Amino acid sequence: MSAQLRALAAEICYQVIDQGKSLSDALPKGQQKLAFAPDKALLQEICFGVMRQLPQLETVCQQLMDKPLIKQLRPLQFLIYVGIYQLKFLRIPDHAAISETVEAARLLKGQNLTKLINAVLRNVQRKPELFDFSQASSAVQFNHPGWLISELQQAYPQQWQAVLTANQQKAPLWLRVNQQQISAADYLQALQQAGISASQPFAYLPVAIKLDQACDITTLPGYAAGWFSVQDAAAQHAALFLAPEPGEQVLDACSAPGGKSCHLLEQTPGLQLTALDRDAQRLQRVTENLQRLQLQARVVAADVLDTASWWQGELFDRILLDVPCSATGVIRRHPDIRWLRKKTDIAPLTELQQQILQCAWRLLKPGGTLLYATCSVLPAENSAQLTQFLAQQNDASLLPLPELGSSSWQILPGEQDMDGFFYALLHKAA
Ligand SMILES: C[S@@+](CC[C@H](N)C(=O)[O-])C[C@H]1O[C@@H](n2cnc3c(N)ncnc32)[C@H](O)[C@@H]1O
Repeated sequence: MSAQLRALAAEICYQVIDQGKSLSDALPKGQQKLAFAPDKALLQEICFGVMRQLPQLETVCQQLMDKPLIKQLRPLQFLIYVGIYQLKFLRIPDHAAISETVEAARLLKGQNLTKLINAVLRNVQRKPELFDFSQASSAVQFNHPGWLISELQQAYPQQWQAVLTANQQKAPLWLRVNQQQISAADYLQALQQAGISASQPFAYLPVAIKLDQACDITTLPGYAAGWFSVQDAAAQHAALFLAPEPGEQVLDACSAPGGKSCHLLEQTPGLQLTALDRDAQRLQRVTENLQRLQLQARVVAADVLDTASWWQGELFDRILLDVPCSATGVIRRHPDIRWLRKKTDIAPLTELQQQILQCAWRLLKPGGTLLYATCSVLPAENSAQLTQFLAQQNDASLLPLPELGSSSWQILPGEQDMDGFFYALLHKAA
């Protein structure tokens, strides 16, 4: 079983790094092959860990192997990373980590490589100096791609190291209490009674609860009854900032999987919400979330830019634009993003974001407000988008963000234990 777990971890890491699959897709498929919850958790821990330490694992291997394994042997190269990761970062006895990894090589048709793998792992065990990266490039020291480090250095000369360090941390589990079902105070009490310690760190986000320890959310009180959702505190600011009134027509133009749509409906019953997304499969999650939380919205599968296909001609009072982005603010939750995202992705993304912003603006009532949001830390997707938009749109102006007062907010990962996010609230002249 343990050898199978290591073989699965190697295959998943190979699929992500060499084949460009997302860990959110590949990992659950691997976990389904394991029967027990602790094994599923260990598989996640190993895959997340390899993503977080990849350049250092590669550097160690370069010192111990003549050349990396290639072509059909690539999964076995990842198996070696899996083995090294366990030896260095997990509390698994060395002999078990080594023997199970060597055994996993057989499962991956690497019978001929068991000696090599054994030798590499024993060297790692014997030579702690292999993990001295003080003379290595910053890509290796910080375990991020060089292009992203350069972008962060330019954008945040004082904070780039803190951002990279925060990206290596495990993210806390934040819940959003469904105030239509239960009050946050009662839910905190229910958690306490279940022996789960949690807190409410933000006075102005009364439904945001942070758990002291991660856990299987399906075991928390009221999961099936829709008492709560999992949502980072940064994302929970969207409903606070957009602040719609009951009866208003609201568009969530990029809504899937529905976290912010559901929050808006929980916060303001009687909202006329259109939850749109161009990805019909992801949109299914919006429908499921609405059902579980007992909320209602008009759910539409369409490209927001193709207004002829979905817009009924009525202007919206408020619009939420949680646009597709690089997701560079949520690397601590999705450690594979740093490897999947390429520098060349950014320009097409910013072009799409600007198009969505321009298009949605035409659907907004005069006097209405639009909240622009990303989970990116790159200025090109955030402040620079607004500068470009405001320069062209003379009926647009920035509004102070409720509770904060500033005209936009770049949250950096780890700040008050939140994900990296960006918000700006735009007003359309009446
Ligand atoms: C950041 S995610 C939205 C997350 C969502 N707001 C939530 O809180 O759960 C961005 C979404 O934009 C959608 N999207 C991208 N381009 C789009 C377009 N042209 N029209 C509509 N949706 C689009 C993607 O399918 C993706 O689901």
